[in-house]
Amino acid sequence: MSSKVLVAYASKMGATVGIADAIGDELRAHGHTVDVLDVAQVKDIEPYDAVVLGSALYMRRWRKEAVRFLRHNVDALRTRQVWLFHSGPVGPDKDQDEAMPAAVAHLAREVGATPAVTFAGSLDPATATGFLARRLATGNLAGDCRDWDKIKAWAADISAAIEASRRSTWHRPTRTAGYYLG
Ligand SMILES: Cc1cc2nc3c(=O)[nH]c(=O)nc-3n(C[C@H](O)[C@H](O)[C@H](O)COP(=O)(O)O)c2cc1C
Repeated sequence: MSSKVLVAYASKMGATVGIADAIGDELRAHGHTVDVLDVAQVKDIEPYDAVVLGSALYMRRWRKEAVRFLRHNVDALRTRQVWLFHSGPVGPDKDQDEAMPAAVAHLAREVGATPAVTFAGSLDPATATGFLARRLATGNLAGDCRDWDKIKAWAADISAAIEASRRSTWHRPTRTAGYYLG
């Protein structure tokens, strides 16, 4: 049976959108029904069984719309499986794990999510916006470091976790059955 999964992203220059799309494609390939949405466009998470949320990192922070989404949906997220990722490192440090910003770490604990996984990002001179980004995109940080195999493997793990949780729910005896059995 397929689960309905929301993959929500917060991106400034597009790299995180590509990561979210790849996660969505992999989950669909495993039979899930998936919406991949800009987090700012998400109105309601009630229809979803599980949520994947990712943000680009800027100056070690998440985009504010992603933090706002976590904060506004703490209660609903607590009753769902939630996975977090951030996209950032480029250039020589592309394989380095980034710590979650303190506010995000606090909210992740509130909703019962494991720490965010780090995916390498992309800094493209063609799409860099803002003085600093354009400047950085001319140096050794420029380039697309996104690791599609790592991203797909993570999405496949998410699919396995969703399926495992569904199986354990099916096999749990219901209270009604217990009453009948005395
Ligand atoms: C001004 C600026 C600041 C950045 N700060 C960080 C950072 O603190 N940590 C990090 O891992 N990556 C950082 N990056 C790299 C971006 O996170 C990376 O390019 C990311 O893939 C951008 O995602 P987006 O295209 O979805 O906005 C920074 C990039 C720029 C231009």
